[in-house]
Amino acid sequence: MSENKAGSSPGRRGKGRGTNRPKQPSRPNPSDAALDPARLAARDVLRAVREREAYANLVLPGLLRERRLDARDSALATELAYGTSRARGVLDPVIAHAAGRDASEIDGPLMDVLRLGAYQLLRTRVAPHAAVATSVDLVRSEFGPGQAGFVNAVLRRVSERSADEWTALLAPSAEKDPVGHLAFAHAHPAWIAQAFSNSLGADAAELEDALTADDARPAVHLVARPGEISAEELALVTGGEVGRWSPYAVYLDGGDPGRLDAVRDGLAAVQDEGSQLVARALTVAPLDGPDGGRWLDLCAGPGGKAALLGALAAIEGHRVDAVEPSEHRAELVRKTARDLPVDVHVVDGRESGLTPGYDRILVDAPCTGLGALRRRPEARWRRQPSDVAALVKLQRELLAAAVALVRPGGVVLYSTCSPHLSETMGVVADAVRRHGVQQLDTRELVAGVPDLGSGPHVQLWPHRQGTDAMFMAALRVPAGAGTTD
Ligand SMILES: C[S@@+](CC[C@H](N)C(=O)[O-])C[C@H]1O[C@@H](n2cnc3c(N)ncnc32)[C@H](O)[C@@H]1O
Repeated sequence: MSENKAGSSPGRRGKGRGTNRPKQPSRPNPSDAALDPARLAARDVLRAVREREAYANLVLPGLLRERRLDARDSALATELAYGTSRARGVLDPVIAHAAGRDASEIDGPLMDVLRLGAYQLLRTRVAPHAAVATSVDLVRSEFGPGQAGFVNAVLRRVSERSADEWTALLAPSAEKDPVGHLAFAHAHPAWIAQAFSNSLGADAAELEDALTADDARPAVHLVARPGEISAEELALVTGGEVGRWSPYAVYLDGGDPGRLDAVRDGLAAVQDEGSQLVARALTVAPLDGPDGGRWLDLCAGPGGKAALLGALAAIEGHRVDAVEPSEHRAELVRKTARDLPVDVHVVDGRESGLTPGYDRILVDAPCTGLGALRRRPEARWRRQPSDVAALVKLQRELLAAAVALVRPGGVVLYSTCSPHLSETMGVVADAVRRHGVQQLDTRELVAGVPDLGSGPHVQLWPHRQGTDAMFMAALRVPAGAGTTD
C-alpha cells in the first residue's frame, strides 16, 4: 500500500481547493450515471449535512424520491447515510490514524467518502473490496485519479483492522475510563455517554444497553387520533402492530408512513410512543377540583403533542391554547391541529400575555434532544456540552411561567426529550425550591409501563420501553404557593 505523505499528498485541505465544488449536492452529475446510486445518495446526504448543516433525516427522503431509487437501493442508502452520520465521531480518528494526518486536514468531500467507506468496512457486512472500490469510484468520478488513490490507500489501511481492534487501539482504556471506552465502542461522544450514565444512576450498568439501543433503527410509531380511529383499527388498516404502552400507539416495521391513507386523511400521525405518553399523562393527572377545560401547551411546535391534546380535549369539550414563538413552527402546529379545538399563539412562552387560570399546562421544553438521538443521526456530534446551560436557563424560565399561569390545584407537566439530569431533575428541583410546587407520582400517570424506578418522575429509555428517552414530571401548584428567590 502506498503511503500518502503530509504536505504534497492528495486529499490535503489547501488554499483554492474546492472552489468549484457543487453547493447543492441533491442532483447527481450526468457523469455519476455509472456510480452505485445508493452510495451516491448516501454521499450526497453526508455532504449536505457537512456543508449546509442539513439534517440527514430531512434531506434523504426527498433525495430518494427525486432520484427514484428502488426499494433495495433506498434501504441501502438510508442505512449508509444514517449509520455513517451516527458513527462519524469515531470514524474520524480511525481515518486520521490510517491517513497519518488529522481529519481536519483532509478535504471535506473526501472525508465524506472516507467516512462512508470506513463505516461499511467497520460497521456493516458489506464485502471489504466492495466498500473500497465503490468509494474509490465516487472520488475518481469527481476529483480524478490522484484523490482516488489517496482514498484507496486510506481505506485499505482502515480495512486492516476490525472495529474491535480499532477500538482497542484508539478508545480510552476500559479499566481507567469505562464510560469513555463504551462511548467510543458505541459511537457516542463521551459527554453524552456520561450524561446517560448519570441519569441511569444506580442502574449505570445498563449504559451499554442504552448506547446500543440508541444506535438501533427505531420502529416507526403512529398515533391513532382519539375520536377518529382506535389503535386496533389503525393497526388493521396499516398492517402494523398495536403499541404496548400508549392506548393510541401502533408500531410499523418500516416504509414511508406519509403514504398511508390514514396519515394522509389526518386519522393518524407519526409520533413516538413516549411523546404520546407525555401528552396523555397531562390529561389524566388528578386535579384539585374539577377540570374547567382550559389546557395550555406552552412549547407547542411542531404540534405533535398539541394535536393529541386537542383530540382528547375535543372529546371532553375542552380547549387548548398552543404557544410557539417561531412563526414557521406555529404554522406547523396550525396544520397538525387543524379541525381541533386548538388556538395557536405566536408568542414567547415566558411572556405569553395569556390569562392565568389554566387547569393543565404542558411544558415540553426546548432541550438538547439527547433522548431522541436515534431519530436524528448526526445530532450527537453537533450538540456540545456548552449547549446545556443556556437551555436549562430557558427551561427554568418556561416552567416558572407555567407555574404562574396554572390555577391553584392545577397541574403542570414538565417534559424533555433528554435524560440529561441538568435538564430534567435539576429543573424540577429548582421549581420545587423556588415556586413551592409539589411533585406528583408521575408513574401513576403512565399506568402499565414497567421499569420506572423509584419515581416520582418518569424517565423512559429506548432500551427499556422502546421509546425515545423522554422525561416527565407532574407538578401540582398548591393554593397559596409563591415564588421565592
Ligand atoms: C421540544 S419542542 C416541542 C415539541 C412539541 N411539543 C411537539 O410535541 O411537537 C420545543 C419547542 O419550544 C419552542 N420554543 C423555543 N423557545 C420557546 C419559548 N421561549 N417559548 C415557548 N416555546 C419555545 C421551540 O421552537 C420548539 O418548537
